[in-house]
Amino acid sequence: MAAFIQSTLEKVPGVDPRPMQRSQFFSGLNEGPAATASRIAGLVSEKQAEDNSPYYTSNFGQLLPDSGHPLNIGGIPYQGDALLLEKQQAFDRSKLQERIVHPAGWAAFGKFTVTKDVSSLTKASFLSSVGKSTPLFCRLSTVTYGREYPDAARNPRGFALKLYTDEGNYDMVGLNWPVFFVRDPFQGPDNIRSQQRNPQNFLLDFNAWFDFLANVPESQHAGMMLLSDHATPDGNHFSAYGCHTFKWVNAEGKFVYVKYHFRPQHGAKQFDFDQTIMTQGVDPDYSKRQLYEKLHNGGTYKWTMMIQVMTPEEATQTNFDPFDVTKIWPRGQFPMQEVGEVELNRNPEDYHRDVEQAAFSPGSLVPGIELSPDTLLNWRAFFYRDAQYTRLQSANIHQIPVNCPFLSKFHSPDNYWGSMRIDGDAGKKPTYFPNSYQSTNPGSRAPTFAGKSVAEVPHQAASNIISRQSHWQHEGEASEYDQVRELYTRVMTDTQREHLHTNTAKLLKFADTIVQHKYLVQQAAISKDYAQAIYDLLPGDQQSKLDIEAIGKESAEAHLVGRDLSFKSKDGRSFMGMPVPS
Ligand code: HEM
Repeated sequence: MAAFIQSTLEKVPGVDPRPMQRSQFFSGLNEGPAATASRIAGLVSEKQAEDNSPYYTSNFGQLLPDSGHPLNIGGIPYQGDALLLEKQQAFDRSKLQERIVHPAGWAAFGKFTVTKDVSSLTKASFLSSVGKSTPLFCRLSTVTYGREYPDAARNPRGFALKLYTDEGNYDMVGLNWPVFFVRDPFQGPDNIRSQQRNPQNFLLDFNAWFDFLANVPESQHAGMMLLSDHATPDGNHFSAYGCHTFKWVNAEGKFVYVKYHFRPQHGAKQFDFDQTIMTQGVDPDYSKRQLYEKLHNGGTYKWTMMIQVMTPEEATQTNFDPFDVTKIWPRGQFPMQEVGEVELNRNPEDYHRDVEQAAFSPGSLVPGIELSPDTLLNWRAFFYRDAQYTRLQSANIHQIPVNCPFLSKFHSPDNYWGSMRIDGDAGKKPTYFPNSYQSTNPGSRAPTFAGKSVAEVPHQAASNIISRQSHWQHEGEASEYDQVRELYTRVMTDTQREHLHTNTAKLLKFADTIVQHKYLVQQAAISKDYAQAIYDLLPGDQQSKLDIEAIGKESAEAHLVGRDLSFKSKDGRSFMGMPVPS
C-alpha cells in the first residue's frame, strides 16, 4: 500500500520527495495506529518514527514561513493569520481531561510469559502453553490525588495490564492490595469522593476519609491497608492483585473461580510515614522516575503471576463470601499456583499518546476468562468505557495505538462512524444483521459470527427475581471483621502494627470528635487493643472528648452501622455461581 502511494506521489510534479511518504495516515509522525502499536510494544524493532520533513507545516500541510512573526498590522496580530490561530487552538486543547480516579499514572510496555501449564483451567489462547509470550502494556497509578500530585503519596496503587492477545485485548485492572473498600456499586462513587478533595474548599479532607470508613463496616480491611505502610510503597516495589474473583473456563466448558496475585521479583518495599513525606517533597515524580530510569538503563521490572483456584462446589462451602471483593481467600485453604511472568521492559515513547490515552476496562475479556457473580466486578465491566468515551471524547478509542488490538487474528467490528473515526471504517461491508452476504464462504464480502465456542459459559444466579435485595453473606454480621482481625492480630508484625497506629493517629487528629468516635468503634470491633492504641496516640485535648469505654461497648454492634436489614437476604449468602445442570 505504502509503495503504491509512493509511486503515485512520485508521478505528481512537485510532490514531497521523501521516500515512503505516508502522510495519508494523517498521524503526526506519518504512521498508522497498528504500526505504532507493533513498534512501541516491541514487536518490530524499528526505531521510533522520526519527523524527517525538511520544513515545518501546519496540520493541513501548509508550509510555515517562520516561527517568530505573526501576520500583523503595525505590530498588532492580524486575525486572518490562520497558521497562528491553528497553533494557539492546538495548544489550548492539548490537555486531556484527567481520569476521575487514577489520574496520576506512569507506564511501560513489556510481555507476559506463561511459566506453568494452566491449559486445563482455561482455554484463553495467551495461556495455552508454557513459554507462550504476549506483548502487554501496564499502567501504574495513585488513585484519588490529581495528575500532578506527588506519586509517593499515601494511596492505593493501580496496577492495570493490557495484554495484546491473538483473541483481542485482555485487560486486568487491579490494585496493590487484595481487597476493595466497598462491594456495592452504589457506594463506589461515595468511597472515592470521601478520599478526594473537599468540593467546597478543595482541601484534602481527612475528616471525610475517616467518616466513610466509620460508617461502612466492610471497608475496614481496605481501610487498614490505606493506613498501614502498604499504602506508601517504595515506588514500584509492591505486590499487585486482581482483587475480584474471576471465572476461568476450559475447552470442555468447565469452569473454576480464580483470584490473581502478582509478586514483585524485585521485592516489596515500603516507606514509613516520615520517609513518605520526605520523598514527596524531594521528588514528586519518585515512582515515575524509578520506573523510567530502570527501563531507560536497560533494566526490567518483573512480577510473578500466581492464582488461587476454587471450584463452584467449593464456593458453596466457604465460611466467607468468595464473591465479596472486601474479602480475601485464605491461602491455607486455597493455595497459590504459579501461572506466568509479567515483565516491563520498554518506556512509552510519548506520554500523552501512550499513557494518557490508554483505556483499560474490566469488561475487556477474551474467551476462557469471564466475570464471576461479583456485583461490583460486573458493574465495573460496564461503566469504564463510559468514563473513557467522555474522557477521550470519542467512542473510537480502539484506534489509539496503545488501545489498538493489533495482534487480534480477527478484526471486523460492526460499529462505524462517530467522532474521530480515522480508519477505513465500514466501507462496503454490510453493517446490519442478518444480511444476504453474511456467510463463511471465502467469496463473501461480510464476516460471520464465531458462535458457541466463544460464548460465555452459563452459570446460575441466586434467583430470577428483580429487586434491591442484598446477597452479601456478611452484611449486618459480626463475621464482617473476621479476616481483618486475623490480619491485625496474627499476620502483621509488631512494627507493622506500630506504624499502623502512628499513621492512623497522625491523620485521625484532623477528624471531628463524632467521626473519631465512630471510627474507633469500627476498629474496636476488630480489636479493642487496636482502638486503644490509636486513642493513646491522639492529642490529649482530643482524648478527653472521647469515651474509650463507651467505644468498646458500642463495638459489639459495629457491624450494624449503616445497615438497613430489611434488604438483607434471608438465606445469608445466595449470590452463587454454580454451573447450570445439564
Ligand atoms: C467501586 C467502585 C469503583 C469505581 C466507581 C471506579 C471508577 C473508576 C474510573 C471512573 C476509572 C477511570 C477510567 C478511565 O477514565 O480510564 C477507574 C480507573 C481505574 N480503576 Fe476503578 N473504580 C472502582 C473500583 C475499582 C476496583 C475495585 C479496582 C481494582 C480492583 C479498580 C482499579 C482501577 C484502576 C487500576 C484504574 C486505572 C486504570 C488506568 O491505569 O487507566 N477500580 N476506576
